[in-house]
Amino acid sequence: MPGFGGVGLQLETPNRDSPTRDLRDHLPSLMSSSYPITLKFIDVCYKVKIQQTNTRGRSIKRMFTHGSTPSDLISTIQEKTILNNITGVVSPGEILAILGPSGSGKSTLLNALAGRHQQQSRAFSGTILANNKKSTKQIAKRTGFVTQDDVLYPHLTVRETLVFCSLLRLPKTLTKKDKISVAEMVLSELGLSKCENTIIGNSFIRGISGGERKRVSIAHEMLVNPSLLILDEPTSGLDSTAAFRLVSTLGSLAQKGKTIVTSMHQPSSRVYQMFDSVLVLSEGRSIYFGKGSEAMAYFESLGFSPSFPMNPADFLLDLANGIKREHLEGGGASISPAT
Ligand SMILES: Nc1ncnc2c1ncn2[C@@H]1O[C@H](COP(=O)(O)OP(=O)(O)OP(=O)(O)O)[C@@H](O)[C@H]1O
Repeated sequence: MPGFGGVGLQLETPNRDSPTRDLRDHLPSLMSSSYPITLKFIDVCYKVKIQQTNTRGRSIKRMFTHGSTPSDLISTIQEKTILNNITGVVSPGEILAILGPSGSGKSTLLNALAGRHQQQSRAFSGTILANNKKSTKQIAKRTGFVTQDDVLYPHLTVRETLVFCSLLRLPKTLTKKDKISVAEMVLSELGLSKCENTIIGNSFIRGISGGERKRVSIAHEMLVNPSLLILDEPTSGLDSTAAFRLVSTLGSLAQKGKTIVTSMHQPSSRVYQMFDSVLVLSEGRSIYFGKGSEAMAYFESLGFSPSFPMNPADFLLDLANGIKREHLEGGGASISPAT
């Protein structure tokens, strides 16, 4: 294995009684947020132009067999609205969950919130404010983004991965020893100590589990102590226990003053209960934004309630998918107007 020799790193196995503990005292508190961020997003829209080619009524087969000329094809540009006037707010200490079916716009919204659409400003409109001000470089530096598809080096161990990133990402003002200590603190805060010497691995090389891998991705972002942590589907591929553990970890980060925004496909009911607020997207529109605990009552007031007790997240997803009673007859849950 290549290891770190090439970049001049010495990775000693940590000695529990030595330097790390002392360094904790003089390093800035890593897990607490020194710069709390309240994130507001108002009327966020995202539109893309899609080129559609029309065959002027000729069948594709005929065009292949008889050949086609450019005049047979008409190209039209159509505008597709991916996000339509999405508004919400999330404060330090809170977890905002963005729920919705596949293709409803969750990742697009997260990218917008993380300031990743700013370059293509014609497609994006709306206002995103951090502490009531337009995002600055300072805010961008304080934002961590955990993508759906993490890119980790498969041959490195968990500890090597975090130490390597720590040395690359932390400011020059910290010594090498301090940077290694930061990596070790994150490692233990994210519950990765047990697998610190296991390699990351990939589909060909056996390595850490899916849940541990997600934790490494989060740890990777935690190294720079972000105040705002945005996560795209951090529980995808995890069983419900591992998903619960991971969201519990997010909960404890929120308790330390971080602002957490996460998208989630199918949270279990106990995971759902950990969300402070939820935003439900359906085809790019917001059908609910508010406290997670009040979502069921809100839809009941509109005349929709499940006919038997069910996971609120499943109920909201059914609504976002536009599932009505008639589509569910004969099985599954039925969402019926409340009597
Ligand atoms: N640049 C683009 N051009 C065309 N269509 C796009 C573009 N970006 C996103 N889309 C479409 O917008 C919709 C929303 O995509 P997005 O990835 O945000 O959905 P999602 O809710 O995160 O889905 P999933 O849960 O499957 O990841 C999808 O139908 C996608 O194909």
